[in-house]
Amino acid sequence: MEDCSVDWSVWQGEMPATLMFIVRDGEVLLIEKLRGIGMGKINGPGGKIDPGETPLECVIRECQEELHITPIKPVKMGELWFAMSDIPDIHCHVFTATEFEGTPTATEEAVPIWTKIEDIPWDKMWEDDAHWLPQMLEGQKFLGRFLFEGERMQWRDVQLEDAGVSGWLIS
Ligand SMILES: Nc1ncnc2c1[nH]c(=O)n2[C@H]1C[C@H](O)[C@@H](COP(=O)(O)OP(=O)(O)OP(=O)(O)O)O1
Repeated sequence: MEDCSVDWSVWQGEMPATLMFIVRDGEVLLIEKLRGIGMGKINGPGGKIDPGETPLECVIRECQEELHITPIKPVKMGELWFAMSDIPDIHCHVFTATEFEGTPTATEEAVPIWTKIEDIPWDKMWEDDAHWLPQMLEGQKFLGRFLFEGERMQWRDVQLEDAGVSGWLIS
């Protein structure tokens, strides 16, 4: 992997966003994204944070809009910092939950897919996911930083909180 051209000490993602991974009985609720960034990929529900909205408010709203469900007691597990080449840099807050209200329902934005954790379709997902999602699903909090050229990951660094990194990252 090449050296990183980004100075992360001054980096600020212009586009704040969220992701949610609901886990239940050894399965995780993924979606096929029907529009927006990453259209056609498998991901968790989520999306861009609206002005004035907190990450928690956003991730609940996005689950309601995309799947007609409301996650209960979401827990923030980490952050993803994406330095992008062709769109604004993305600062993504990642949550998990084990309970939710409602029935996951396909919408114009997303198709819900309950997936056994051992069957997560990495080849249909963003390239970075394989470097932090398994650890997060085991309960580890994290900061992942990635450099993308288009949809190809050029550089990555994932730090786990239990490896002694950063109480500051989780809010
Ligand atoms: N590289 C990578 N890995 C994992 N997840 C993501 C990325 N890049 C990303 O953008 N994402 C996630 C972050 C967000 O959850 C979505 C992108 O937001 P988007 O769906 O475009 O936002 P919405 O507000 O729902 O969009 P529209 O309503 O405008 O369609 O992908």
